[in-house]
Amino acid sequence: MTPPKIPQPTGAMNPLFIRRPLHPRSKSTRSSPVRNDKIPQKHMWIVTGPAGCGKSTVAAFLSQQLQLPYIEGDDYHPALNKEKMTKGIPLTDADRWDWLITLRDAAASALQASSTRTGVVVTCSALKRKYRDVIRVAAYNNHGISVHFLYLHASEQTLMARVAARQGHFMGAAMVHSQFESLEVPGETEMKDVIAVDVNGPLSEVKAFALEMVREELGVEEEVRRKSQEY
Ligand SMILES: Nc1ncnc2c1ncn2[C@@H]1O[C@H](COP(=O)(O)OP(=O)(O)OP(=O)(O)O)[C@@H](O)[C@H]1O
Ligand SMILES: O=C(O)[C@H](O)[C@@H](O)[C@H](O)[C@H](O)CO
Repeated sequence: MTPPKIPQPTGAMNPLFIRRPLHPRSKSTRSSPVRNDKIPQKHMWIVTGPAGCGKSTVAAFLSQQLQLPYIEGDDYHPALNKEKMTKGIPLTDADRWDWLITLRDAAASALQASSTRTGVVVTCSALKRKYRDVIRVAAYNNHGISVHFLYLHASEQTLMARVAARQGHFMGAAMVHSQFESLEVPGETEMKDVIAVDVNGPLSEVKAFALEMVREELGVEEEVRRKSQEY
C-alpha cells in the first residue's frame, strides 16, 4: 500500500519566515494562556540584545514613530552596576535582579499612567531566559498587558566594532564578549513573544523592519481579539 502523503511545511514560501531567521513562528500560536483577548491590550515592547546591538537607537525610533513613551533600561541600573560595567566587570545575576524588577514595574506603571496609552517602548538587554521571564511577570500580574521582545542580533565581531566606534558611553568594547557569554538566545519555547531582528544590515533597514514587525504584531493581536469577540 502506498503510504499517505505528508503535507510539506509551506513556511519557506512565506517571506516572514525568511526574515525571521532565528525562530519563525506561526500566527496561529499567537495568544498566550494568561491573556484574556477580550480585554484591550496595552503593549510592552522590550528591545533586547547584547551591548551595542542598537537597542537605544531602535527604541528611540519606535517610540517616535508609534508616539509611545520610551524607557531606557540603562537609566534604571543602580550606580554600583554602572560603576562595575565602566570598570569592565560583567554584572552577575544578583546585580541584575532588582534592576529587572524595577524596570518591569516602571514599564507597567507607564502603561497605567494613562487610560489612552496603548504601549511603552523599553530597552533592556534581557540576555537570559530567566531575565525575560522576570519581565513576562508583568503580563501575569495584569492580563491587560502584552509583553513582546524584539531580540536584536548580530555577530560579536560586528557589535564589538560598533561599541568601539561609539563615543561617550560607559560600556567599553571589551565588555561585549562577556555579554555574549551571558546571552541565552531565545529558543523555540519562546517564539510566542519574541521577534528576532537581524541588525547586521544598515540602520535604516533595521529600523524599518522593526517597525514593520511591531505593526504586524499589533494587527495579529487585533485580529485574535476581534475573532474572540465574535463568540
Ligand atoms: N544597524 C546598525 N548599523 C550601524 N551602526 C549601528 C546600527 N545599529 C546601531 N548602530 C550604532 O551602534 C552603536 C550602538 O548602538 P546603541 O547605542 O543604540 O546600542 P545599544 O544596544 O543601546 O547599546 P548599549 O546596550 O551598550 O547601551 C551606536 O553608535 C549606533 O549608532
Ligand atoms: O545586563 C547587562 O549586562 C546590562 O544591562 C548591559 O547590557 C548594559 O546595561 C548595556 O548593554 C549597556 O551597554
